[in-house]
Amino acid sequence: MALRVAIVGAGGAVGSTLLMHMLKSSVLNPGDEIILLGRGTPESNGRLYATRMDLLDAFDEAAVRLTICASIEHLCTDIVVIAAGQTISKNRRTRRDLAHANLPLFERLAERFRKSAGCPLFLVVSNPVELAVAIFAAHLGPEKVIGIGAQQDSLRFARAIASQLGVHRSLVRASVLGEHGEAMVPMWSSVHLTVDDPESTSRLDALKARYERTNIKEEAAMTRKRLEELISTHQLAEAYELMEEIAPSTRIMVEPFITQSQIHSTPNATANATLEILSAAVVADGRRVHGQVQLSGQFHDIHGVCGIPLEVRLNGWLVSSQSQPTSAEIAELRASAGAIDAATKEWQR
Ligand SMILES: NC(=O)c1ccc[n+]([C@@H]2O[C@H](COP(=O)([O-])OP(=O)(O)OC[C@H]3O[C@@H](n4cnc5c(N)ncnc54)[C@H](O)[C@@H]3O)[C@@H](O)[C@H]2O)c1
Repeated sequence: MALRVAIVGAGGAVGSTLLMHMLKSSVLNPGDEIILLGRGTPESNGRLYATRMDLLDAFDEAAVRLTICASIEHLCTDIVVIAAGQTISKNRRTRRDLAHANLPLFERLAERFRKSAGCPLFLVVSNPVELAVAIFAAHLGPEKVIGIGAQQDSLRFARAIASQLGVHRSLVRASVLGEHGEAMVPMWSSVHLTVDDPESTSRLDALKARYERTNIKEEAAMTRKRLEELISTHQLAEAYELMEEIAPSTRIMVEPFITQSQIHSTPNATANATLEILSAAVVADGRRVHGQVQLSGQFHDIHGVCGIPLEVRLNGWLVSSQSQPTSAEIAELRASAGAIDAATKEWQR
């Protein structure tokens, strides 16, 4: 049967980049369909029609149907990607600012999807991702809702480690769980190589020994001060070079700060992380991905929204069995889930 994927916010930076990544990937087959949704205004629809034509000109050989849908209520689809909403900007600097801007949109979308046909899998890009997951899970069922932040952070962590080892990311697996924010938990216990190469393995062991016990918050605070100076004097190359001198676990917290100072989004990295989860759901081969989900005790007795390792299918997520966190990491994850719970409750008051 043909696969149907809807993208809400298809005209935005992440939504439109995801369209391109999907059409260039092998995850969709001829006859599959991508449905573009925007705000429903004439301006937004105009942008979607133009985006569609540009994509058809580029990727018509993929033979994937591109359609535009004005009404969520009539949508019948296997996967919905939520990439609509405000993003971090000069006027919205914190996750709290973003929460206040996007809460009404999340509630409206969740309510409208609840009334729509079918029971798709929801992949949530919009931030704060934990707030969106809490709202969507309450309306649409916890097993059907996955936030993509943890996958993006895990890919960043793997790349930061790969960069220090002098190898490509394809050789490194790593998980970042908990919050897609300050309370993220980089899981050193999860870091391993996909090749049996004694030299790289001994370099990874040395890296772990050097950085495993780094106080990320302290190092991040010190690095941010230095970055502010470098960014304010337009020394961007030096700012990115500084990333090689700090722990990979700190790097993933501070590097986005440099990127966001120059471009308003991270469309390619985010589209790639989303596509990885989407592909895992379609292929359904038990591969490990990561996502923020609403838990009721399935992972180390954590309750509430938290980033965890997942196996994903079109009919929902399961906890991945490919993860053995240490007791210290489990304690950190519980603290992260507590911080997420406190923040999401406060934002909804
Ligand atoms: N997980 C991540 O790492 C990550 C990375 C980048 C962006 N994001 C989040 O994804 C979302 C989109 O980011 P972007 O960079 O594509 O932003 P963008 O500003 O380029 O696009 C936002 C899209 O949302 C639509 N939109 C905004 N308000 C809307 C509303 N009230 N109703 C319907 N549609 C609305 C806009 O029309 C636009 O198409 C943001 O919430 C952002 O914070 C997450």
